[in-house]
Formats: sequence, C-alpha cells, structure tokens
Amino acid sequence: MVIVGGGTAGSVVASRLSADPGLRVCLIEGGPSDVGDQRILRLRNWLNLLETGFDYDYPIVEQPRGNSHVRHSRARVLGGCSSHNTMISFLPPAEDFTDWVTAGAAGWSYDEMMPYWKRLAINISPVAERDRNPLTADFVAACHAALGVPVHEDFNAGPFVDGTGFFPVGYHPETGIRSSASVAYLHPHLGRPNLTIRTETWAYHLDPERGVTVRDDEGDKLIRARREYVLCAGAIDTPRLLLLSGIGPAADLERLGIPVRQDLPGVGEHLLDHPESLILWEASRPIPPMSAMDSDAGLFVRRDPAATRPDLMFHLYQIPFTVNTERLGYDVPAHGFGMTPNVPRPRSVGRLTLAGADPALKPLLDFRYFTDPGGYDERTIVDGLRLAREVAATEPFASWIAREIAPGPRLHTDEELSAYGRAVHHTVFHPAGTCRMGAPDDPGTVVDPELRLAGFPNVRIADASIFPTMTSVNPMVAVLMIGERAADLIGRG
Ligand SMILES: Cc1cc2nc3c(=O)[nH]c(=O)nc-3n(C[C@H](O)[C@H](O)[C@H](O)COP(=O)(O)OP(=O)(O)OC[C@H]3O[C@@H](n4cnc5c(N)ncnc54)[C@H](O)[C@@H]3O)c2cc1C
Repeated sequence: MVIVGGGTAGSVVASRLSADPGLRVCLIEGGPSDVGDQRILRLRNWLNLLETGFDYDYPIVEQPRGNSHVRHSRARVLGGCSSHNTMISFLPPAEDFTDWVTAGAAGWSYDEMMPYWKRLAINISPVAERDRNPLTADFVAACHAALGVPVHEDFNAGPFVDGTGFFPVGYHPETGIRSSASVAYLHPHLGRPNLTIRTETWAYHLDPERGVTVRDDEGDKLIRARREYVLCAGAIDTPRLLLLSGIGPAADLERLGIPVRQDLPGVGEHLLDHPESLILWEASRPIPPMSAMDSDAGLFVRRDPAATRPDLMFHLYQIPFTVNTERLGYDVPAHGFGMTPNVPRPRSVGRLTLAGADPALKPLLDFRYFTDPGGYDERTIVDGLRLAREVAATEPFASWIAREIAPGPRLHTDEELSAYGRAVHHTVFHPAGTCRMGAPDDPGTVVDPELRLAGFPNVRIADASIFPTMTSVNPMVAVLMIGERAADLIGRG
C-alpha cells in the first residue's frame, strides 16, 4: 500500500492500515519529520511556521473582486496542516453531511459518519481554564449580551448549533503540545515493522500501472504498490499530482503538452475556501499573555432565523493581523486585536490549473473570491462587519477597545464596507473540493463514494480535495474522519 502525503488524512490512513501486520504500508511525505521538533509541536508557535521552509506557501492569481495578495499556507512536514494549524476541532453540523449525500456521496450521512468521529485519536478539549484570556472571555460575554446567542462550554457536546464560546482544540493543555494527526496517529506506531515513512520525498508523477515517481536528495525513484495508491497530498497537491500525471481536463493538459492519460474534467475544478475579512481595534490596555493559540474563541450566528445552520462565523484574534490593512495605509497598533467575519458556506467557486508541465512550478490558484452572481459571499462579510461593531459596543468587551482602526469609523455604507472587506480579506486556509466526491455518473466527479479515482480501480483519494461541498465549520475534523473512513473502505478491499 503506497500513501502519498503524510498529512492530516494521510497520517490517519497510514496508522489504521499498518495496524494490520499483514499489510505493508509506505507513507511518502514531502516534508521533514515533526518528531521532537518543538517548533512544530508547540501549538502556539503556529504563526511562526508560515512562509518558512515548513510551508509550500502558494500565491494566488489576480482576483477580480478579492484580495490578490492572499497566500495559501500548506504545511510541508509530517502531519501536514495539522502540524502547523490552530487545531480548532469542530464536528461539522449534521446538515453538512446531508449536503454531501445530496451531492452524490452516498453513504456519507451524519449517522454513517458518527462512528468515525467517535474513534478519532486526537485529544480534543475546550480551551483550558489556564489558557483563557480575560479579553477573550469578555468577548464571549459581549457576544451573548449583544446578540442573545448561547454560550457553549463545549461546542462538540451536542449536535452543532450557533453560539459563542471558547473553541474545542486538539491539544494537550498541560503541555501546550498539539495533538496533530502525526502526534496522535503516527508517533505511537513509528516502530511498526510494516510501516515505512519516507520523509523529504516528493511525488510528482503517478502511473497507476507502474508506480509513483518521487524525488528525494538522492534523485528520482519509482515506488510501486502491490495493492493500492492512496493520494493524501491535500486540496492543492493532490489535483496537482493528477494533472502532472495526465489525469484531468484533456484540453488543459494538451495545451501544456502533457500526454493525456485520462480525460477527467473535474480535477482542479470546484476550488472552495472560507474567505474571511477583518475588523481591527487598538487595545485600551496591554492584553494579558495567556492563550492556547491566540484565536481561542469565536462566534457563529444565523442571519436567517429559519436556517438550521450558522451562516456567518467569526474568530476572535487576540493579536493584531495587520498584513492586509497596513498595505492600505491603516495604523499598526502596538496592542491590538480583531474579529474576522467569514463565510461558512461560500458560493464563489474557483479553479486550480497547472502553470506548465514542469513539476516544480507552483500551480495557478484562482479562487474567484466574491464572484458568486448573487453577491451572497460579499453580503456575508458586510453583515459580519456590522455585527462585529455591535459586539464592540457592548460591555464587558467595549472597554478593551481604544478605537476601531480598520475599517475605521468613516466607512459605513454597504458599498464602503464591501470594498474594504474584500480588499483586506484573507483566507482561513481551508482550500477544498478540487477532486470532488460524487455519483459515478456525474461528469464533475473525480472519486466515487468509495473514494476510487474514476477510471483507476487501484487509486483512491483521501484528503480535503474530495469535499463535495464546504463544511460550515473549520474542516480538519471532517478531513480526519475522511482518513478514518478511507482506512475502513480500503480494509474491506
Ligand atoms: C495555518 C492554517 C491554520 C488552520 N487552522 C485550522 C483549524 O484550526 N481548524 C481546522 O479545522 N482547520 C484548520 N486549517 C485547515 C486544515 O488544517 C486543513 O484543511 C487540513 O489539515 C487538510 O488536511 P489534508 O490531509 O487534506 O492535507 P494536509 O494536511 O495539507 O496534508 C498533505 C500532506 O501531503 C504532503 N504532500 C503534498 N504534496 C506532496 C507530494 N507531491 N509528495 C509527497 N508529499 C506531499 C504535505 O507535505 C502534507 O504533509 C488550517 C490550515 C492552515 C494552513
């Protein structure tokens, strides 16, 4: 069994499959090991890992209505993005899985997925008391007072509903160490004789009949699976690998001079993400230091009371994110914090293509942020900026605020807030959907509900690229559940 990508889902698949001593598992990971590396393991260090050697760091193409300066961080280390993310860990609402079934993913309903949630090996707990910052606690109280939303001690205690509270986080509060997919699924099993982990080994071509071609510091090698290949390189690198292998939209491949092995129009299409904007405040006093990872609480609201799921989400960051506001000339405060409205179920859909046939070229990511014809995504951000101002005007949060830096009190109209919100928007780093799972007779389907790649019975995909629709919450738990289910499906043969 050959698994490409030792990331969030790949670590789960490798761990579960290698529990069977009769299976030989080779895990190919492009980045280094995280074992013993405190830079990776200490959850709160996550921000220092972005745009370093641990990050593939993908730019995006010019956006007609969004921020073209957004960079997409993707971890280059064992454990993948679960080794450099914030480990916010929500079980998605039941209706998210209903959407998946409606989109053709038969067998992926909430009830059918619950066993995988229950067996997750990562340690998830609400932000610990000792990590709770008074600023963040006052934010939670103000959300409740201003908007009447419930306060959740543990968002995962029951089926997901809107509200505010400290987040459930995958970490070990007593040490501050992340409970990444690598820590939870691989570290305990590194001694298994049937599990080979090849780090610093990058796959760039797959021939399902001959093997996967990888590059390490000794050069190129072909690695052949007796049974199956499982692609777990993530929502950017899995479609990239397929396209480099001649599996994708034939016209695009021909234009780049890549021999077409299989015309599969869905590869790289349906690029989804959670865009988020920012309202930035200067603090009236220094912010106390305690925190799990500086984004410990948030708010989910339903603007549509008839809806069953939240349609607007916010993180509270207790540190100032000024990279996009500074570019527009806004002040950078010594002490600042912000709320980030984001679009839980965005309607804008983008596309990933190759820049050329050279495997080393970074792919072209066109998210087409805020281009949905009805303007739903843009409206969500505008509503979010307004709601954030309501929370900011409410005690006990209000007295933490010296002034609103951005968008600033001069911007009020929908047009002004939309232009600002789109100019400074960032990403919550949730690309998904580029190898969509669906019904076998749907021309946009890349993998069937058994995760098999169309046309190739010995190749499966298990990572965020298979999302049929975006999860309303941060997606990592759904990715881990995909890994668990993939191992089950493969185990059944
Ligand atoms: C900064 C940041 C913060 C985030 N915070 C959260 C959060 O708090 N909560 C949440 O739910 N989600 C969060 N996310 C999103 C979440 O982490 C990802 O959606 C999820 O981890 C993706 O898992 P994956 O298995 O699809 O891909 P990844 O975890 O990215 O795994 C892909 C793996 O494949 C390897 N790889 C890639 N290409 C190749 C190749 N060609 N050959 C060999 N190996 C290869 C990579 O090195 C990587 O290890 C965050 C993401 C980022 C970047």
